Amino acid sequence: MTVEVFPGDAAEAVAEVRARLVADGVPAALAAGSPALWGPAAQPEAEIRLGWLTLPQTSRELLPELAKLVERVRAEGLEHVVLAGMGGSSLAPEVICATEDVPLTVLDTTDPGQVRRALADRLDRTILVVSSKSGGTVETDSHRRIYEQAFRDAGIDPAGRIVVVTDPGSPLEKTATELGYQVFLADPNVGGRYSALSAFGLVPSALAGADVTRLLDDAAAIQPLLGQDEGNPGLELGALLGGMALGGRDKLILRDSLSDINGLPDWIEQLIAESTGKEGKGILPVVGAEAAEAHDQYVVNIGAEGDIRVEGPLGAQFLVWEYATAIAGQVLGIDPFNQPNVAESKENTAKILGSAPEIGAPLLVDGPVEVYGELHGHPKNLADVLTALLQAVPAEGYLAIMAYLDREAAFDAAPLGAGDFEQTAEAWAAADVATLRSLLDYRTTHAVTFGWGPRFLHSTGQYHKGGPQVGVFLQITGAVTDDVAVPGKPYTLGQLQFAQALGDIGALRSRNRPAVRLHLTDREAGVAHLLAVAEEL
Ligand SMILES: O=P(O)(O)OC[C@H]1O[C@H](O)[C@H](O)[C@@H](O)[C@@H]1O
Repeated sequence: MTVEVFPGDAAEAVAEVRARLVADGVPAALAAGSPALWGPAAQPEAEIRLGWLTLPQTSRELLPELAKLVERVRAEGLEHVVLAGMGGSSLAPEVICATEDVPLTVLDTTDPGQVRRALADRLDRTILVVSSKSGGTVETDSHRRIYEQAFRDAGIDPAGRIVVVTDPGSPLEKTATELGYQVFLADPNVGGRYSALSAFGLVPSALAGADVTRLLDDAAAIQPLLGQDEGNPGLELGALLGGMALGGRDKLILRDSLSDINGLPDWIEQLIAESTGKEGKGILPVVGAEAAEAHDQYVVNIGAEGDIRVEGPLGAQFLVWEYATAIAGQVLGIDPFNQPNVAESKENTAKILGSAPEIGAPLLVDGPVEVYGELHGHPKNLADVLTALLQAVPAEGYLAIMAYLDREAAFDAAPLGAGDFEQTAEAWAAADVATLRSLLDYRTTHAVTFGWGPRFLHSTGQYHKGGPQVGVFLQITGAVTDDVAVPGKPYTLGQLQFAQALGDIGALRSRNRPAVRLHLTDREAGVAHLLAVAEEL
């Protein structure tokens, strides 16, 4: 694996950072697992968070049991692998499976429509992996309950269909053992976003058909370089990330369009945003943008194209980005292993679920779109609202779009294989709320990000609340027509999804950042109207 770095006008700053890291012995100390690199306050956490450095060896212990499980699942004809897991418990398997082109259905949503879609797909041949490090994540717990009920309703014993990945001693381990599920225990000394090469990355990927031994081999091959001062791709990349941010270039545009690796930017996004976005500092990853348009942005490419690029196989990429993020944390003076602000939105959500939410009257209604929030300039319609939000972005700021909707709804716009692929893709883009990112990006030089709620809460959500206070937030929610009950809980998925949106916007507003919620009273018409208005701005 090589990492080629052409830092352009930041070369001096990056070289300085690199020289300081080498002089301080940081590369070798990190490779050896020293927990003291991030200061005394971070040391207790670092002492139990550096297990990822040796996963290319320690994870091999899992392989025999995993091979047996794969064999059983194949023999029983369970061909539909569904993974319920949030953030670090699903982002790596998603990239691994997309890169190897093996099918995996990822459930990291509370959208009732998206969950219904998964449930309706080959339930009789489904194996569900429930992955949660803490074992207490509400989305994952809900998915488990919903699938248990669905299996029972279909006369299927859930014990043969549910496999659990969790940390030893978690409440999920206890429940799973009681219910007779097969449990894979992960290394507790590895944080969620550093867990790609642990049981969290490997179990669902192997079930889906990926070659996980090769992943570990590719990571192992790069390991010896990580202790070196020269020819160390993790050091080069870490000095780049840290040096750029210190020099004011803290928006990292991640591109993988010409790469053999499919979707790594989404995984990197969580790793970097959650690891660095705290104490008013941080690096904002931007996925989906074409090019850097302002002095606070730069582009890193995955694969062989581009000025700044990271080349190499996926297993090695995981380890190098983890190492580089830990280095960047040291450079920025933050603890790269905690996520101090993620809990705020979760606590708000729990409060909202326990009482009827107060919504108030909309600021305005424009067709199928209701607008909630406050904005300067007395907006009269949706176009005014979008313009006001773009104008509210301060220097070195960003606009974050967060959509609590069905991520796959746009695929209903045109069936695959009906027309030529270009037409089909155009129909999808025209029905996909994520297209709003590029439409608004086109109208500003500031960074524009897009995240699916609640998925992003476990990723950029930390940066939004803990990073520099320069974000402007556009949240999108939608009416639910066909809700899904969560067995054993007093709420439905739709209620949970809505409470998550309100909980997060409450946390953002408490920081006095501009935050507007658009509510689509008809989802399909609402998305079409929103995109049409954004196109005309
Ligand atoms: O694996 P779990 O314990 O369910 O956690 C899933 C996610 O939850 C939280 O939001 C953390 O901030 C993430 O880092 C983590 O990946």
